[in-house]
Amino acid sequence: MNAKANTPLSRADFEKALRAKGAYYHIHHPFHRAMYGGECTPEQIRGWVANRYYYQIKIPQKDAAIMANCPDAAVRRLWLQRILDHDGHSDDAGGIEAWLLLAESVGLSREEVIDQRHVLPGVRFAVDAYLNFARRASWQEAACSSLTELFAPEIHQSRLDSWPDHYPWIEPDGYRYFRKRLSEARRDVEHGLGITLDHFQSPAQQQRAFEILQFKLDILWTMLDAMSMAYVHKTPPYHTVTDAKVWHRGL
Ligand SMILES: O=C(O)c1cc(C(=O)O)c2c(n1)C(=O)C(=O)c1cc(C(=O)O)[nH]c1-2
Repeated sequence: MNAKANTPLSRADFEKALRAKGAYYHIHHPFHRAMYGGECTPEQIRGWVANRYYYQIKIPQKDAAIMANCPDAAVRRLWLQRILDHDGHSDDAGGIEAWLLLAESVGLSREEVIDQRHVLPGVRFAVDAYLNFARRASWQEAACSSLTELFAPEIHQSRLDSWPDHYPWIEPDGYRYFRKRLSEARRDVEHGLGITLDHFQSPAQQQRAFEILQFKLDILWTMLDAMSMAYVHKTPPYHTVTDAKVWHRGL
């Protein structure tokens, strides 16, 4: 992990150092800790689900941007599966639909989620930063930014393990999304990790990969900071002037 060193990390040590970034995963954010610790109010759970919807709908656009920048048909062929997972195909309704089921299971209407009225500006800006990075970076760098998925199965499992006990008011149908992602994330990350280990070879490139992964960790953490301001500290944007959700809904 030392940029000044002139010998690159071995493939195994590089992978180990990427995995060590899990120390900064949003699983450690106080908002998440409260969620799987059973300390969240229904309003806080609903706020999280409604805001995370914006991440869900931008993921396939992000993956399409990566494919648009990638000249390698073999990579595109595998990457395409991510879009199908979220948007659905044939009789699989897809991850976005599963997320809407989760929304309904926690007591939100489809309409209020789809029209994005709850999406806080800070969440929107963080998610947009991810999409914009994927648009302008090389496809290998954008693939590297998806590597937070190394840590995602644990967070989905933690919800499956804790939410039904803590929040019996949530309809069990809602958990389908988290179950679905357990296997999908493991498969995706194998591909993304292979691309990263192949591409980032020099010490400077490896340092760049750590920075890209940290950028993505920052996005996930920042989303939860914005949600904490709104739903924990009760200080959403403009709270000093109005209780109305006057913020924009996307341009
Ligand atoms: O619930 C979560 O904490 C979480 C985190 C992440 C992640 O680490 O980026 C993803 C997901 N979920 C997820 O469901 C998902 O489909 C997904 C795709 C990606 C990506 O970067 O391409 N991350 C994630």
